[in-house]
Amino acid sequence: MGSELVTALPPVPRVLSIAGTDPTGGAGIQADLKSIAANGGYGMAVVTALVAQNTHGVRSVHVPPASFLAEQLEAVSDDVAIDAVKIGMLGTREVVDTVRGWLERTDPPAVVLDPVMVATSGDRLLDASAEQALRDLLSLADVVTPNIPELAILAGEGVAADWSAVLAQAARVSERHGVIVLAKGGHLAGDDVPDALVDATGGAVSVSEYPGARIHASNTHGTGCSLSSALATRYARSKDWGGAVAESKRWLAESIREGADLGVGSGRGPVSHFAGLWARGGLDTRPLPGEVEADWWEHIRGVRESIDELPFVRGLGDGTLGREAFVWYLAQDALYLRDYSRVLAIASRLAPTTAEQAFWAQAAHGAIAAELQLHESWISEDDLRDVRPGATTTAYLDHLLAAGARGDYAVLIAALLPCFWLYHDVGTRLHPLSHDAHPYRSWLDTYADVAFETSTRRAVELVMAAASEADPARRSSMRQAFRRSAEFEHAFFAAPLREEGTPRD
Ligand SMILES: Nc1ncnc2c1ncn2[C@@H]1O[C@H](COP(=O)(O)OP(=O)(O)OP(=O)(O)O)[C@@H](O)[C@H]1O
Ligand SMILES: Cc1ncc(COP(=O)(O)O)c(N)n1
Repeated sequence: MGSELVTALPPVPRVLSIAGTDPTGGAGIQADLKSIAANGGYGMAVVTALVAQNTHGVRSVHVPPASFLAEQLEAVSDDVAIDAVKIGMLGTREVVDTVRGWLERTDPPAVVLDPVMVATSGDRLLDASAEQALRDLLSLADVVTPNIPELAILAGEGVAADWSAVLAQAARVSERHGVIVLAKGGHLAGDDVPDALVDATGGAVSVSEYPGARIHASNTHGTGCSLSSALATRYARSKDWGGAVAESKRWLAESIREGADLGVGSGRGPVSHFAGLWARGGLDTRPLPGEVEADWWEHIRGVRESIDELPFVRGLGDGTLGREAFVWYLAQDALYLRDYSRVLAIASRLAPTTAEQAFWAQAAHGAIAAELQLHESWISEDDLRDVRPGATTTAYLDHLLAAGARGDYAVLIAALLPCFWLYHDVGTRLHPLSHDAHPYRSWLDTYADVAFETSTRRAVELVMAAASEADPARRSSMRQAFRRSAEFEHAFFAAPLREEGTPRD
């Protein structure tokens, strides 16, 4: 709602994934890009190896020349400021060395290393001869995210038998290589899948555990890739490893849960990286304020045209309107303005910014000032004492007061808008009809008020900005409230020559 209403989001972190490919999109660089985007980052990708694989396993691996890998890396870092790097499959010793050289030269602010060695299908993704080179790379990373078998290889030990042995092994790796270890429990038997950040880089061991319940699903292909990319992205935003792990794990659990329905492949399927976002945000694009304005104006075209056709409006314009009807209209208008002003004050109370609060408060004052002016120029307070609100006046005010009582600011200001917009619109056609001998000249002249034109424009802007930012359901409620008020504006102009049971009778 208005630029001043948008909560300033932190800048989008630029996150580079250096990894192998998975043409089915569940693991490797394809999964990384989705995870980075799903966790609020701008994803970039440098490919280390092309892998012919699917949800059943790896068929073959093609590693392009290391010189070409170096060219890709330089192309990115020569141009883009990188906020975090996630490293996945490296494949060969030469690739590890090339990445190592680039890391030493560029020294990115955050590096998460997922030490991909063997796919869950059992296929090797790192040459055995590259294992020592990978260990040597650990000191250039901030966090390493091994699963249990990978942790054992990094430690140069056997596979840990239980979770406490995993934590002890992680502490040894952390201390030896000066890297925080995110030990992952996905490969444990049982219903718990804990992860733990183990930091022994300063000598003392600190362990933060992140418990998790196993989701009984077969779509866990690429969970390691996805978690490490999410972690790099969220850390780049928050600079807090603990918070980034907790949030990444929550996001991953949601994405595993929702991934079962994706229907990708007949083996171990992927997670659904955007499922949570889709469920919460939908797929609708947001209309621009100008688009909403054009749509709403068109939506009430029929109402606008029939206002111009009304005998009251025509008679007011050409001066043939009977004085009794005109005075009755003014009396109803005076009654209307009293409560309309109160509803504008509610909008001021609900306004999310001080600028908007001030605008609606000023409009509330303007409405009641206009009412007082009516007494001075047209009808006395005494005249009004005997006037009862007509059915339309009552219904219109009830509609506005109810919108105020419901307390939804966006819907309320949409309901308030036609009184500005249509009144001003009718005025642009009535005012030019004024002339010296016109019986309603001084009334028609009020339509030329420049201040009212300015506040109408501002009201339109505020409502359209709010509608543009609203979710589809609320935007639709706003449009309905707007249309209803526009219909009441029509009824209000129609009432003086039509309404029965009013004090005129
Ligand atoms: N069935 C599951 N239910 C809930 N969380 C899971 C499940 N499987 C894995 N995870 C979570 O996914 C992340 C990756 O865990 P895992 O130990 O399987 O790593 P990995 O073997 O490297 O992953 P990958 O399957 O990509 O090779 C961890 O946060 C783990 O807790
Ligand atoms: C390119 C690439 N990187 C990583 C993995 C590991 O993922 P998973 O163990 O789930 O198969 C993979 N299969 N392919």
